[in-house]
Amino acid sequence: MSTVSVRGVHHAFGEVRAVDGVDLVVPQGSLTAVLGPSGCGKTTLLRLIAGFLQPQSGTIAFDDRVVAGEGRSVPPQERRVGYVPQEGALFPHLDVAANIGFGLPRAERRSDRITEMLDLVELPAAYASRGPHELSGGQQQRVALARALAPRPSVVLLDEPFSSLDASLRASTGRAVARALHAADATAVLVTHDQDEALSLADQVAVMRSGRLVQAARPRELYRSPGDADVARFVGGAAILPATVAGDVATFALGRAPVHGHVADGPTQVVVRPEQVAIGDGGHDARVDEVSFYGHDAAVRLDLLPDGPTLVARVPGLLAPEPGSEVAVRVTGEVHCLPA
Ligand SMILES: Nc1ncnc2c1ncn2[C@@H]1O[C@H](COP(=O)(O)OP(=O)(O)OP(=O)(O)O)[C@@H](O)[C@H]1O
Repeated sequence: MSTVSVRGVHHAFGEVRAVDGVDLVVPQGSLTAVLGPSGCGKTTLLRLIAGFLQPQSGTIAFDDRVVAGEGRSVPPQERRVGYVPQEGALFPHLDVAANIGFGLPRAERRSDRITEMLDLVELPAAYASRGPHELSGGQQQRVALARALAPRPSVVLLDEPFSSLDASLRASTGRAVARALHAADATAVLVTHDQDEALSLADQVAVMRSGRLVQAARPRELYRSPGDADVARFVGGAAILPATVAGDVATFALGRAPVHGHVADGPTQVVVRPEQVAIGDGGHDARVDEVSFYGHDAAVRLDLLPDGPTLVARVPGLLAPEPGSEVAVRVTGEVHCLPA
């Protein structure tokens, strides 16, 4: 498996700058999720890495081998890339073994490699003779991954591979796929618009917006220290409130809180996560505007009294207050600061 290095890559479709000067390193043996809203350029970036599209400037290298740019364009089949698309990737007329063996040399097609791949994606060896229609959607995606990994590719690219699955199958398939990728020591790029999927599965999350890569970081770092207000709101949700810092303590509409990292004294903005907003036990008065109940927890929309701002608190579901009631709120833990 290879380290993937994307340097200054541009690709426009006419006026649309689908990928606009992207720099990204995916270290060997790790999983990077490319996260962003619809149309931000995720699939275009993946297709550039695969070799289905050519960058108009910039370079893409697998280890120190340039595969695109500097006047070179290595065709997809010579890049040794495994590709897992959204769905429908399996050949319906071939059984599981033949699907997995599809990209292997003839001698290996009925070998232990098939059983090894089934084991890797946590499917029983007996599934080898099943047809794709005899598998659930999640099992089909695992077979698609097994097929992508079987020829020992340099890089595995996954384009929203769980988007056709329902919520619970999506989570369990995602975990199984991430385990299989790690077990194979695969270098992988996963495209998703689902922040939970990106944060829970990836070693690194690269956030894209309008063709640009705005931040790439480990999941905890991205959540704790978003680079700007849009990343903060997009990844995990947040209220961004004006504040003043003095001696590592921020003062803002909800009261005072220690700041994360070193921040110079003066005006700033604080990022307040929903789980940092505590209801009850004194604090600032607020009116409950709306409650979204999810069972294990609830999102409570609050208007600070007398005239805002609006915040969201995430509280245990059964402790959520009623809409229209008045409560006291305060902030817990450290807050992250952004430039004012
Ligand atoms: N073949 C094409 N011809 C013209 N424009 C294209 C083409 N492919 C993509 N685009 C445009 O480039 C931009 C980025 O598209 P892309 O498919 O990379 O986004 P995405 O983030 O993967 O979106 P989604 O999550 O909806 O799949 C969009 O504005 C899209 O309309």
